[in-house]
Amino acid sequence: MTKFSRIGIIGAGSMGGNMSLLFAEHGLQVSLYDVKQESVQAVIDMAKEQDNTRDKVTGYKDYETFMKSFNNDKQQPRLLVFSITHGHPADDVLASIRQYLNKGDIILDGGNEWYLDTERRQKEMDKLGVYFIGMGVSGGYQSARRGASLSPGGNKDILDNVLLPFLRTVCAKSEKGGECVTNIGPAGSGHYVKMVHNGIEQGMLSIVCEAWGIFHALLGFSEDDIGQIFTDWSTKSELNNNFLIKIGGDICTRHYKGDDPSSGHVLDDIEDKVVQDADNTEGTGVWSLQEAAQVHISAPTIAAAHLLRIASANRPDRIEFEKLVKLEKPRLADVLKEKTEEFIEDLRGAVYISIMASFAQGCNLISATSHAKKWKIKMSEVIRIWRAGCIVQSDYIADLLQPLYLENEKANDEPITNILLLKPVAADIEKYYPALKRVVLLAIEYGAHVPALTASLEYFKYVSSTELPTQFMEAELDYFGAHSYDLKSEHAMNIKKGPHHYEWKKP
Ligand SMILES: NC(=O)C1=CN([C@@H]2O[C@H](COP(=O)(O)OP(=O)(O)OC[C@H]3O[C@@H](n4cnc5c(N)ncnc54)[C@H](OP(=O)(O)O)[C@@H]3O)[C@@H](O)[C@H]2O)C=CC1
Ligand SMILES: O=C(CO)[C@H](O)[C@H](O)COP(=O)(O)O
Repeated sequence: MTKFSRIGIIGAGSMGGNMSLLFAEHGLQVSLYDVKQESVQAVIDMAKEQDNTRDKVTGYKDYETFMKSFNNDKQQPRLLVFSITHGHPADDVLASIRQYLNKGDIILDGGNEWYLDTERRQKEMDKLGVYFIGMGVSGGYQSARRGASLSPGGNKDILDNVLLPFLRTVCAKSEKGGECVTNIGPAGSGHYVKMVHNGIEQGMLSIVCEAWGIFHALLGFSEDDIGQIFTDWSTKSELNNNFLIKIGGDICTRHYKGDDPSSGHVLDDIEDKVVQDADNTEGTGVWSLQEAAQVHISAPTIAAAHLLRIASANRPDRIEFEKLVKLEKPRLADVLKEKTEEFIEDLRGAVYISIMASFAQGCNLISATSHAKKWKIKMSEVIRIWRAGCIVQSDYIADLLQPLYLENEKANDEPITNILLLKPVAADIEKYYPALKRVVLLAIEYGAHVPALTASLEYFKYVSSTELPTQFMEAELDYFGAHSYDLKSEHAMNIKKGPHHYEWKKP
């Protein structure tokens, strides 16, 4: 078995820097390179602070000395990890290190990358006999330091026999699911799964922030009260150990000076702009949407969340438009005074099934693409590796989905393509749908911003209905475009255009 004693990392930012320290802590020598030399120095300085990382991280200023820092015994593969911005940087780095690569070397791209770019690089590196593995690393910089949830995809032999034994030692570990790493599948499947993880994450982020907005505006709760409720939610039932709810509790109660309330809440000073999607630093949200539309998966929760973020980034236009129109602002809902507890319970249920909507859209997207590309992704494994170290971590949902996927995989049945059709999932949606509806109605009445909650409500409504108004849309399409339709009386069950056309316009 290959045992790595040295690892090369390109990219010393918040993820690469922390992974360097983690690998050093596990006894590896780390060769570190970044175009930004001050980032490399910062990691070396941090490494010096701990006995078990001291002298284990060495920085390099050029690719030649960086690549030669490995023991160049060609019998031993070298392991290089990329943790850089997506897009052209990986191509630039590959062009720079190409001349120093040996047959058998392994490149593990741990950035968030568009999976088709990963597949292109895999083919390019194949020609050199170099293995290029696209790996999702989830959990942010803190998990990068402690151990993240890892979704590698690429060459099966290298993954199973060389990389997984190593990655198992450095990944996050969960009580119920063990090591949060698995061989996702071939080609760009690892980066694909990470992309969808971020799509689900995006939906969840919106749902949680909308709940915060409702507490704030409609109930007039203080940050500390909201923090207490989030913390309480994250310790039990359907939101048990939900990472974003849990950190929501911390965020709401964080004062500038420890627990001193007079020092003010950090949260109160934060502007309402999310710019990742507007400055192109992150692509996973928009890629998820693109993919959902491309493979015909309805993903309105993820879409609504993304579009809110885009609008939030453009604060200048919002300021101008606010001057032009006098629309309502979120305000206190006096009607809630008598039934505050009931409403909080409604909101908890609404948040839970909206998060389930986000999961459904993401999981169904992975299943559809896995089927189309014959990747054979085991969804039970995806849910298992999302049990710790990652942002979508949610114990109840994992407890619900993992055994159902596993049972299906073991029975070798047709893969589950739509988790909404699983009876326990459907039962929860039926149970909490009325709560989601009450929350959305009240939120709209009192001017709160609820795009992802509303989208989730409508999603459940339309995917469970057989009497959609699209009957009329179909007629209009046929009127102007002869797009043709199915007849109710024929009960067509295929996903194909119907054969009928009517000449609607009177002669
Ligand atoms: N932050 C997070 O929570 C997570 C991030 N990721 C992904 O991990 C990757 C790294 O993220 P993060 O650490 O946050 O990003 P950072 O911006 O903190 O670090 C990336 C580093 O890579 C450097 N870099 C860019 N281009 C090159 C290049 N051509 N050669 C060498 N170095 C280069 C950057 O330098 P410069 O600034 O000068 O461009 C920067 O120092 C990204 O793909 C990100 O999407 C994945 C999971 C979580
Ligand atoms: O990858 C991540 C977590 O899993 C990062 O946190 C990422 O910054 C969030 O992505 P985006 O801004 O695209 O939503």
